[in-house]
Amino acid sequence: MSKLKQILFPPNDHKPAVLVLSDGSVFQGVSVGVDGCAVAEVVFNTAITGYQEILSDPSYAEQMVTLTYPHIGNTGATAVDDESVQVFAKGLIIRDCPATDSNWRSEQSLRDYLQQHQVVAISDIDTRALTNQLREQGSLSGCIMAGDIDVDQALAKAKAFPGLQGMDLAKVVSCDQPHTWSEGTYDLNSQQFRSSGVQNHRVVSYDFGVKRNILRILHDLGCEVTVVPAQTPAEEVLAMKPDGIFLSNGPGDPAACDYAVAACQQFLEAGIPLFGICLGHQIMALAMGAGTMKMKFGHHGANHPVEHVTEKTVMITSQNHNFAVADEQLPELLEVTHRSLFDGSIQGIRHTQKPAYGFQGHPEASPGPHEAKRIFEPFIAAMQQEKANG
Ligand SMILES: NC(=O)CC[C@H](N)C(=O)O
Repeated sequence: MSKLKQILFPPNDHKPAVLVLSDGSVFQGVSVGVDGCAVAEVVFNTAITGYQEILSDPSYAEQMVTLTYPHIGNTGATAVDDESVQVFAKGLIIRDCPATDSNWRSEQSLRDYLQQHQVVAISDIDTRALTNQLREQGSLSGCIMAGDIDVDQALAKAKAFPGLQGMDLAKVVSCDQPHTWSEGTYDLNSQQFRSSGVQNHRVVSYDFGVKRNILRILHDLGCEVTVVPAQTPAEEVLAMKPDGIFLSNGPGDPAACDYAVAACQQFLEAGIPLFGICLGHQIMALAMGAGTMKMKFGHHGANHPVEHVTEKTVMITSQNHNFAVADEQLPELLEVTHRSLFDGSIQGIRHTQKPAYGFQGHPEASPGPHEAKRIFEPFIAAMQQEKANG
């Protein structure tokens, strides 16, 4: 199709779609993805950029996301920007999908990307009203139907969705086999992934749904990374004699990942340097004896201010979580290092007697903000210290 024709007559532009929420709300719109039906928890994300990274973040399994920024698709899609092997978000809900994209790196349009990854998506709905509703009522289950539409059936499906509480999704999205990771972050100038010459630390990374850019940062920081499946027993990992262990981000309820909590307890006992991001941070808190809870609508965005409690410094962070470490009955040995300046919730922890650190936000945010990258430093320093101690 010529570019002009594409602009005037974008594919699928008039195919109807509907989003039905479990409380009976109906949003009528236009399909911009494949025909079909998607059922999941609906969350809103306030990031202006990064729709492709959001869609391919495994932490969005069993969720569909509405983006508050109104124009989604302007910069197209570029394969190397995917955060994992596939799209994990169940569906996409947007205000407007432009008929054409403009970006020197774009390889395909968002519509084509959604087709390729078989994603059900709806546009032309009032995402501002939807977001207000989710903020007032909290996250709700929903169903997007595109193609053959039956609103009653969509409502029944939305109502039947069991919710994320108690769902263990880490083992579902994890890799099957251990493998090594040896690729650094992307260099825009050379258009290649960096390759770090020196690998000082041997790190085992649990894959609970790990984002590629976290592994890339570990590589940049001089870590030789072995990625292992979510249910790998602690003994197997300890037998690999790593310098440090990383617990990744991932979807679902941390409290349902009992095997990971048990493994983490063994690592804490062994005193091996530990670092957890998002789900990994929550699992570490559970292993220390803290609790976790489901938030009303979670944190999903790219401009969340987080304060370092003692330093009184503030970082702008990227966030994607629905659960959080509970403030009630925190164990003595857990120190809260960071808090959200939006709602005061716990954003960072450390063990007072062991080299173990957790951070709720995403220091690998791509695209940006990158100032939370500092959060890797205590983990790297702990591995260096252990080596120095012999
Ligand atoms: N990005 C993540 O790791 C999310 C962690 C967890 N599934 C939550 O929703 O809170």
